[in-house]
Amino acid sequence: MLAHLFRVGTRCSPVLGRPLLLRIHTSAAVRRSDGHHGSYLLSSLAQLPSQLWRHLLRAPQAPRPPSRSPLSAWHWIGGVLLSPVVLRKCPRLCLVAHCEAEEAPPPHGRPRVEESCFNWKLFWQFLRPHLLLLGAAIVLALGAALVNVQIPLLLGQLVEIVAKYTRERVGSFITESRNLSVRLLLLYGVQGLLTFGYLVLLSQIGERMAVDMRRTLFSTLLQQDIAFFDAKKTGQLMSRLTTDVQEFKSSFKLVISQGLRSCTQMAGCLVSLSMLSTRLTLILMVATPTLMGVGTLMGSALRKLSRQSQEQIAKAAGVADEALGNVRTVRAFAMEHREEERYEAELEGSRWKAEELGRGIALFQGLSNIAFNCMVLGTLFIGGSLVAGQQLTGGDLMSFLVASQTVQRSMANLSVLFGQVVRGLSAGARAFEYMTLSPSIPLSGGFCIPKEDLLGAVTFQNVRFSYPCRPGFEVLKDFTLTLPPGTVVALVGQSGGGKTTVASLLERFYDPTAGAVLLDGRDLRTLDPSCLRGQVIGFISQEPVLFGTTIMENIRFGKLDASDAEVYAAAREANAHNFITSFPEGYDTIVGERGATLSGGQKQRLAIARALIKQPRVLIMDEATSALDTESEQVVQEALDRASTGRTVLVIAHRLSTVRRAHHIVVMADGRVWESGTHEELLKKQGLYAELIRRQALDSPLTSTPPLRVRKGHRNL
Ligand SMILES: Nc1ncnc2c1ncn2[C@@H]1O[C@H](COP(=O)(O)OP(=O)(O)OP(=O)(O)O)[C@@H](O)[C@H]1O
Repeated sequence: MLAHLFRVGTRCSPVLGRPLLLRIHTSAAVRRSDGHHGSYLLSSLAQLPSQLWRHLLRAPQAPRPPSRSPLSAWHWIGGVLLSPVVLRKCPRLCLVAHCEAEEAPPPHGRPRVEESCFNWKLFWQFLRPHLLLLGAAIVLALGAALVNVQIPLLLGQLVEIVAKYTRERVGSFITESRNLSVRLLLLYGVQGLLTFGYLVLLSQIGERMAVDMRRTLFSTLLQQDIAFFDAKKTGQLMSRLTTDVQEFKSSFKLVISQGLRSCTQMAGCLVSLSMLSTRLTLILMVATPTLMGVGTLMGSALRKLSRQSQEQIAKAAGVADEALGNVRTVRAFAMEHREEERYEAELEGSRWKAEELGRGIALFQGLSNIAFNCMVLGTLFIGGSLVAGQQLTGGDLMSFLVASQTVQRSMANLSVLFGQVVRGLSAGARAFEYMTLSPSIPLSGGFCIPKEDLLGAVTFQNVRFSYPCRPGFEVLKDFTLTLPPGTVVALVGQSGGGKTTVASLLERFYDPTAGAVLLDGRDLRTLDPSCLRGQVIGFISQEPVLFGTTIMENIRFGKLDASDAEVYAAAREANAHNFITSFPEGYDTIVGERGATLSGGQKQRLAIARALIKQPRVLIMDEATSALDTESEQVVQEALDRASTGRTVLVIAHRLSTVRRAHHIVVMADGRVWESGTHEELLKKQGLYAELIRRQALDSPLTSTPPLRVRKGHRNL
């Protein structure tokens, strides 16, 4: 089989201390209809030194290469010998060698991805439990490859018998060929069994490792600080969990199975070939690289087309994703037709590119077939003349043909494999990257105040805070506030003033940059965060997020071991029991994705029940009713009022009407407490609060008012 491959480009890391955007030439086989691949592994390896030099040249102190000779047989041989060593010692170097520098900006909108190093230590940890299985798989794979080497030789002997019988017509062909045929059949059987065995074992190892990796990565991700999630996109994280682990697993399995088999077969068959005919082997060694060179050029063009085609498909998918994900907005603006047109335009673009790629692949395969057939013909022609000159027997020629095909097939596999190794290392590096991160705020550990001793007094003491992703921007500046146990304290102020940030600090989603947050006089940093969030604090947000499961399970999310009776009690307290029991399925009603089948007020009441079921001592309500209409607001407010009784409550509110009855109203401005008091006291002061009230037609949200003017000077509670 001849080379019919083209390499697919991906991007990789900074190299030699300067950020080069590299394109990894991974290999993807354009398969022939008979399932065989062409190869240009050797071509890639032959380019290894020249590509290395090209990159070294770009580094400031890099010496010049002595010369840049065209591809030679020595390059190929050197490449084959060197590549495993280079790959093992420094995968990144391989990326350099195998990549093409690309300092041009990335394709539109795609950010440059910083790739991390492959973590061999972690890989070893995942592999170690499966070493026994791996050893067995390797032995079976080597066995299958060795059997494969034997087959061409026996086939050659069989052909010899056929030729002899045709020539001399003496003796019985059946008797003479029986033993050989039986041996061949046995070898086929053994080879099939060994292949089955090592593939099953590798599949088990790969799948188990993938499960372990996903479990570890998911668990590590869940433990990360909230600041980590502020900086990362969910899609990126999901892709590490799914695509990267998948890619790594596939590469791993392929490298072991095909790598071992191909290397053994190639080495074995090359020895057989040179024993059969040194002259023919030398001709083969010259012809194959030449054809591979041509294949490389064509593959490069096809690779570019393939990348463009993939980008176009991604663009079309992006349009569909956006339209379907925002279907309500699309419907609300009657933009269905426009979205259809956009999608169609992108689809048309991707069809055009894909067809162009299809034509290219067809041409490539057509030419590969011609080249392959010419090689067979050439071997027969030259081999035939050797047979005529009695330098070779017919059987040897047959053996040579079969063995040379095996060599070519092995080269093709190795070529695919080389690209797969680079891709696998890259994917593995991405999958492993986050596994070594440790959060600055652990999920658990520290003191847990016993429930009976818990008063629920909260103090913010001279707190300063900047979000980790915006270190230069101070959201809270010397913020001091006390929430006495059992009181309702409302936090109001203009949008973006830092109210939600205060709640996040109380939940210990972040730690203050300076100052401290205290619960019953204890610094939150000394308390067990899981105890704090799981038992002490209840949080009700503006947009409750429900899970797409039953109402019962959603409420129980607040306390996993809650009995049914506790769930019903929490639902009653949250004014939710009646609407739940009015559904035919009652508490077993599935609420749909993120609670899509419920109204805003119903979702909010379930969220309240979920927060109340753990009987929290401290309750945070972050604009819990601001997204509701007046009717729903009343029902929810009733529930909130009931839930507030006997608890320390921090209410964050846009609508001032909802906080009038709070024990304290705290007005925030400029990252500090500006003024505080009861509704009446603050009105009397004629300060910011009074101005807010004036500016707000009591039921309209603060966001619709112009920004408040803040006078000089401030006062903390
Ligand atoms: N995760 C975050 N990372 C970086 N900055 C943030 C983050 N969350 C909020 N901010 C910034 O912190 C400031 C305070 O935001 P915060 O949400 O606390 O205000 P708020 O008073 O609750 O606003 P609103 O009333 O509109 O909800 C804003 O300038 C906001 O842009």
